[in-house]
Amino acid sequence: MSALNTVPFEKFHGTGNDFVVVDAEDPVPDRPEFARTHCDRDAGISLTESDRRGADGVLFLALEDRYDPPRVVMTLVQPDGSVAAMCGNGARVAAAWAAERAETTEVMIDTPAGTRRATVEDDYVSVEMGVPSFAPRDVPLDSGEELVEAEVGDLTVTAVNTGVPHAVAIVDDVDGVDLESVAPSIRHAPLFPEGANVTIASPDGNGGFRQRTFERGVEGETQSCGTGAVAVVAVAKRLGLVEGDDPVSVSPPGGELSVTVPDEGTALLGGPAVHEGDGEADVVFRQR
Ligand SMILES: N[C@@H](CCC[C@H](N)C(=O)O)C(=O)O
Repeated sequence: MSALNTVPFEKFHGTGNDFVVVDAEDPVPDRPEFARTHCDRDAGISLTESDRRGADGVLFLALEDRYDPPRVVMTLVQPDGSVAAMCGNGARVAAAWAAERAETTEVMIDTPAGTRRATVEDDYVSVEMGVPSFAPRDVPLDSGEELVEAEVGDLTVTAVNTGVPHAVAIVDDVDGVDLESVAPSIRHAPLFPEGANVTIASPDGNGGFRQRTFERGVEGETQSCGTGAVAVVAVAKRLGLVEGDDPVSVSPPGGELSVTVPDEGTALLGGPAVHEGDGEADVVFRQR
């Protein structure tokens, strides 16, 4: 038997990576069930009848505006009910949400992967993403060696952690890859004890990259992945395809991101974060 109640939600997207945002003060007793129900692309949440249903995750956000700059605690619950340590586009959405409430342009985002500083200018949000790591313990890998241009499944991948693990393949043309077919065996490869997001990228001819990502937790391709965009540039630098500290344009299907991976210090991810609308969502809970 189940009973229904509702909580207010806001819908945001960052270059097409879309999220249901719930204020963590509003009680949602079963967050995994809430995410599984409302992120479903066939039967999940929609703002209007004509909208695409569902979302790539639910962001539970707790604003702590007694600090300067204000802090926001971000918890991303994914469509399969799992919690992700980090989400680049989710962090940009969290910053936009918190900045509007706290009437500020700078916020600190507390995530399981660490605290990240963000700046918000109108719809454009930049987030410090930390230092990408290729170390086997950090990715993590079931191996003592870094994984650089290794054959895994049908792709040649390099493994990096940009808050979450990515297996990145640089290919000639991202549109020439059947990602839904090739990604699952890499995403679940025993080499990745916690699984991996599978990101492919190809040079765009102008110094940037086109990107596609099959996301762990969504178990499918998303319109954009911020940690994946940072992973593309980190791997491109590692392979000698990019040099220096300048911003690099990375274009997933949902838009354009700016990524900086300096030789020293934190990576930076910039791009738009858009508030699409508001609604009320059923809180599904079981009664014994
Ligand atoms: N879409 C996100 C990544 C979310 C986490 C990922 N699915 C995982 O489980 O590692 C992004 O923008 O970074």
